Amino acid sequence: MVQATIKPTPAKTRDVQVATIGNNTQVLRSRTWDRLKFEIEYSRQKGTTSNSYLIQADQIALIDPPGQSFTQIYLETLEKSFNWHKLDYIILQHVNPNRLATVQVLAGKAPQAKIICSKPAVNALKAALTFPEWQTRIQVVREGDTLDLGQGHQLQFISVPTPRWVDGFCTYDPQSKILYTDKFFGAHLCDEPIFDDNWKQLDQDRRFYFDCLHATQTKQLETALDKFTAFPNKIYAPAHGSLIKYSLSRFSYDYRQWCQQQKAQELKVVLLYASAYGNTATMANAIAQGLVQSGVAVESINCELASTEEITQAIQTCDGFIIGSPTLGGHAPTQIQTALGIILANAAKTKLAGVFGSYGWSGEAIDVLENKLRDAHYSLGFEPIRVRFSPTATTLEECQQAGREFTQKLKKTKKLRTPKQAVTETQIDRTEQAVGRIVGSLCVLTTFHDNQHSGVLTSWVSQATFNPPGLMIAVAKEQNADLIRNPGDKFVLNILNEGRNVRRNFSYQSSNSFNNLNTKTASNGCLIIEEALAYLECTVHSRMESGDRTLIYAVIDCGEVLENHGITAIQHRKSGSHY
Ligand SMILES: Cc1cc2nc3c(=O)[nH]c(=O)nc-3n(C[C@H](O)[C@H](O)[C@H](O)COP(=O)(O)O)c2cc1C
Repeated sequence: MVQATIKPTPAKTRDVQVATIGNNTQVLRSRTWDRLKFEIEYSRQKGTTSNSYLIQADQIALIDPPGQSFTQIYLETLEKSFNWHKLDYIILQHVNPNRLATVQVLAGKAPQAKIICSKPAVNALKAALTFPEWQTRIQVVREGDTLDLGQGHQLQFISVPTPRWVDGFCTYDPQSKILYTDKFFGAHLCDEPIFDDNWKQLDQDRRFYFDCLHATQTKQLETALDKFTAFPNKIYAPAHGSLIKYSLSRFSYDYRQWCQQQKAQELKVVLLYASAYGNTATMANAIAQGLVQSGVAVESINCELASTEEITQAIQTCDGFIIGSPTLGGHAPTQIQTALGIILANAAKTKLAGVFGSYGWSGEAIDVLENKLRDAHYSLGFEPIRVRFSPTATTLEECQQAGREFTQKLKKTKKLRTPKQAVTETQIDRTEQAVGRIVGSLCVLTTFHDNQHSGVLTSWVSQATFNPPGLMIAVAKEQNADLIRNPGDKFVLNILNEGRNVRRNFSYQSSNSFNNLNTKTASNGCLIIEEALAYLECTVHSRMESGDRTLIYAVIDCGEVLENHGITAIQHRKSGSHY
């Protein structure tokens, strides 16, 4: 990801830049030279423009009025050359609470104007708009619907839902050949040129915008790009930044390339969330930024939109997953409960997990997610993040940091879990290679004899019986076999923790290297290594001489898990002819 460069920008007053961009068509760019919000997408601190479009044919339509930071200056600018009573349509290519503040005023000034939106946007409008008869004024459009403004401006609507803008659609005007792309092909940058005359200098800003907004929804983005190819475009008119005229094919190519780069990442994290009021979604976006920055592919899944099959497939193919939920009425929303069920049924326990959410006062949903995942023995890549109501700049930074931390743990775990077992054609004994595929948990067996503590490394151990709990170990003579040869001999089996380098103190031959390790004495007198994942106190029950080893069957007297969230270290081998 392109890193943000923090440059102080000169303070200029906000304004609205108006320009003609096609027949009967104007852009109104509400401009700020300051950073508009604290979210990372604005962190290049180059200001931004919020682009709205006005088509004045036989009928008049206004596309995407800006958010409330610009309500006043935007309406003042429109009023200079425009009679509110002539406005026929307000087209909302996506709805957000910020924009609704302006829509509310607009709808009051132009009571005859219809509001065009997609079906998923209706509920948000219903909750927010208080003007009379809003129901009769909302006109829902679907994929392929058209709206004839006259004089050839027969607008076509293209449905492009994404996890971030579930109600998103784009609009094509065949008269001007302008595709109104809303959140696609934008950049947060405030400057004078209306068009992309200086497109070569825009690369970094465009890439940064893509990384922040689209890198986690490449699947949906590619679907949108496919749909756009059906329209003979001359201009892309996005919600932010300059309009695209000179770099149309180059920018489309860049989007394809950047999507490919995301998909080519070695590790993939699935980010599942639901969010009734947008707070958990904002946290999800910040975590996603941290993940993308640190070099993993992220698939964002808004659980309110996704099917069971989609979630299942994503969970099965990911390397790690992170799930976030608001708490509503003491619970996680049903969609999150369903997603959790899918995770518990389908995600291997070796997959790294993460939990986050926004809450108001009790936050039960976050607790439930954490407890269920811990109980199922998933390791968490960061401590669960709880944010009361809306995240602040500080909590969003924590979310990003958590994303980066998650990646580091994921990379480490992946490295540890990738067996170095490549088979080469030149290796002669394929039977040995096959035997080498038997893996065992890495343990240190400690004994106490003649006032002397000893420890040897072994991975040739497995549970042998349930009742009594018992295990079987294969030991060689040089592994102090004499000390655990006779019924009644005692030992401790320290089961090692992945990622803790305890094994370097020991070899497969006898050794006494407890240096720099924390130990305590078990009730049977042998040493417990405190850095281990768990230990078992055992008593030898019987033995069997077998080939070059002695097989010891021992009964487990007692034991304890020393680190609740660790993972058992495993010994991978190239060949069955040695350890
Ligand atoms: C209808 C309703 C019920 C809520 N119930 C709880 C609750 O039981 N416990 C709690 O901690 N917060 C509760 N909250 C607060 C939300 O969790 C909080 O507003 C949170 O920021 C919502 O996250 P979201 O924006 O991602 O939807 C409730 C909020 C609403 C509107």
